[in-house]
Amino acid sequence: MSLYCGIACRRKSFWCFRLLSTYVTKTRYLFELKEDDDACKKAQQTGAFYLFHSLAPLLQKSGHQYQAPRHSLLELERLLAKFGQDTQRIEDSVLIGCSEQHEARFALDLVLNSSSSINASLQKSEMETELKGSFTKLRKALFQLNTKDASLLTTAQALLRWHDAHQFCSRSGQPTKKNMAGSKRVCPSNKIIYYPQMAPVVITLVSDGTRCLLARQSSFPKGMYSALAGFCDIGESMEEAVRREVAEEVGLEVETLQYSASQHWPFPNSSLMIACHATVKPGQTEIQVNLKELEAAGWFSHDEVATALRKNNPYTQQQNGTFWLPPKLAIAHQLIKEWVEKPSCSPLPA
Ligand SMILES: NC(=O)c1ccc[n+]([C@@H]2O[C@H](COP(=O)([O-])OP(=O)(O)OC[C@H]3O[C@@H](n4cnc5c(N)ncnc54)[C@H](O)[C@@H]3O)[C@@H](O)[C@H]2O)c1
Ligand SMILES: [Mg+2]
Repeated sequence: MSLYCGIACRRKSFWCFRLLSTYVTKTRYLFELKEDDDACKKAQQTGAFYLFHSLAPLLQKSGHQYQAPRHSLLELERLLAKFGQDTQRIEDSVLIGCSEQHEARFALDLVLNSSSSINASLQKSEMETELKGSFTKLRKALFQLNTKDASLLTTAQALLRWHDAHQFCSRSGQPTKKNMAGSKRVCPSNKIIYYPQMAPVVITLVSDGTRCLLARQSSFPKGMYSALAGFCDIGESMEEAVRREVAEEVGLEVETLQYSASQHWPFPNSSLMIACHATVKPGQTEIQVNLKELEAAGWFSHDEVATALRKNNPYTQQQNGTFWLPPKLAIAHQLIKEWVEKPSCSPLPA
């Protein structure tokens, strides 16, 4: 779908009108809202708000699925009045996206940053009754949300958490001020701008040509195995981080690697997961598990992994004692699925 936007661009001394796609006009609109506080405030009037309580999103359950309800500005003003909060609190909301019709989406945490002296634990159940839903831990609900809601809510949680943790300037110690969209905070005394951050993490599925290497940390749910993951050190390229993490965690040397995809991951803080396939030399496959990092690691055959993928239901497999894999929404799952479907892809030398 595309629209004539009436945006004229000047190219080599003559004007031409470009046909802008829906995606481009939406992206330009979001850019404007991040840059212009007045435009963002105006967008709140026709926008929709997702609500959180101490970083847990408001959800409604229908069968095995969760849905995230949205509220108009008018409804939100009524709710805030009912909860004894100032409507000024709406300025604490963060912009998290917009629909194709340019209806902006915002998220507001009803408790974080709240200056009103409310008793949060007392209010929570009252709020839930009024809102006909429950504030549910995102980790618990993530895999039972549709992809769009999951993406909006993980962005919202990450942004709300970042604002909560960056209330003060690390140079002057003064309170920082959020812009209307929540895309940055500024220190009024020295004008330092703080932007929300993500930590880059590499996640690598290592193969020896016929088998793939899966590992588990003691903090994983019982029986779950995944690809190797690790935070990038400062100054490292993605390739260097993959080689170091594989050497550190299982004592193997990566021979080739191939980028696959990336994903924003909100737990426990915001990470940008960069997913790759890697190979080791066929003769050099003896694993030496670093027990400070991992509980166990091992080579798994194509058949074993394909079977686990087919029956990947964490709830039944946890009980049966068989190993199981991360759920579909996790990029680790996508990597493992790619390898099962095409185990002999030919990566580049690392
Ligand atoms: N989406 C997915 O499919 C998926 C799969 C596996 C792991 N993950 C995520 O990847 C992340 C990294 O994996 P890991 O725990 O194996 O990493 P890791 O192997 O680097 O080990 C974690 C340790 O690294 C250190 N560290 C260095 N920089 C850090 C930083 N910026 N933040 C926190 N700790 C830092 C800490 O000492 C920490 O204990 C985890 O947060 C996990 O949630 C996501
Ligand atoms: Mg790790």
